[in-house]
Amino acid sequence: MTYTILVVNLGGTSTKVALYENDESIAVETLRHPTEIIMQPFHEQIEFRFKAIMSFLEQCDVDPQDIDIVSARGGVLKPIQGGTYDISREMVEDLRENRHGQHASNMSGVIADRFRARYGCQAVITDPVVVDELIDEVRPTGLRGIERRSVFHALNQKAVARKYAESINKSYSDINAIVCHMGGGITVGAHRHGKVIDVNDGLSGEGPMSPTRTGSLPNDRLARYILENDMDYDSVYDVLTKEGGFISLAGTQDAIELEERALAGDGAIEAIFRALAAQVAKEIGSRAAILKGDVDQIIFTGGLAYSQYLMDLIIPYISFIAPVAVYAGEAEMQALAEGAYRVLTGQEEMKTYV
Ligand SMILES: Nc1ncnc2c1ncn2[C@@H]1O[C@H](COP(=O)(O)OP(=O)(O)O)[C@@H](O)[C@H]1O
Ligand SMILES: CCCC(=O)OP(=O)(O)O
Repeated sequence: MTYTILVVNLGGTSTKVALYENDESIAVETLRHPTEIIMQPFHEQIEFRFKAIMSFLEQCDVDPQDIDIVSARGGVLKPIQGGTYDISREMVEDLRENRHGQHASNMSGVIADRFRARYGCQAVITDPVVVDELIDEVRPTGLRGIERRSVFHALNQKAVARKYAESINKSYSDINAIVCHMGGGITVGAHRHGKVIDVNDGLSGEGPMSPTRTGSLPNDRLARYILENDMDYDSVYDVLTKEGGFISLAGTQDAIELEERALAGDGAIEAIFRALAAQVAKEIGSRAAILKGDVDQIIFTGGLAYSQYLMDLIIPYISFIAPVAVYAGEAEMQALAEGAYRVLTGQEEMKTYV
């Protein structure tokens, strides 16, 4: 039996959509959205992104009724184990209401649910951004009532770590790796024998700046900034997660354009890339410490890893820790298709989100 799988992966800056027959890709497209679109509230972006997915199907000459399952990137939910989950009513409500945090990936599950309602297929998510395998000692902060969370590019970090392990004929659970995903947000995970034991929370202003995120800020300066600008929670969240980093410093998240400007001699943009490289390197050093220096490989991935200019700025800081591999872009679409295929074929049990 051949299953037709529609994969939808909404990121901070892009909508990635693909069609699979079983676990074989037959068409894939990445739509990169202009800054004015990604700055809109998520509920206002859904229609635009849904239409983009429908026109992809039209271009592929595929009748939506022929889709067996939509496999969506999981969003900010309750902390859960990795795996493939049915998109339950409770999950859709958590995602639509942004109950556990806001991120573009929340829209993937909502769109998959809408597609299921219209065309009567199944709908699942795999390895959402809230996969939580943190060790106890990295959870506390120095303030009672505030604990750290695990919110990161779980799907892609695990997919590329597995890919690397396979390339050296090992299994993911045999290796220790630091995986640095550089997309709209940047997260750096310490992978110890198949578990991500520490990672910066990509939505809490932890870690390096990124195309759309501020990264860590001095706490007292942030408190003053909020008070001086009379900001409510949602505005602060937007500044930290959608309007920070390249957008705040250079007015766009488009790293291709910014790299061209830096290479053409724009000193201000060059300085931003240098600062980003130093911040990414410091985050990697922190993960090396939590792995007690036992690091087999550092792996870079995400859209920004295509930038040789940025990689050349980062690598000299961190090459003393371990060898470096670069898997630019992402392996998320394949990982999402495989997650759906495994449950369709009974190789893995579908999990239930409650
Ligand atoms: N070829 C490239 N060179 C440099 N930067 C790139 C390239 N392709 C994409 N990017 C940048 O990568 C970032 C998006 O990465 P991606 O992993 O697609 O993010 P997301 O899934 O979070 O939307 C954007 O800032 C984009 O400009
Ligand atoms: C929420 C962590 C994942 C993340 O930051 O994704 P994007 O880079 O797609 O925004």
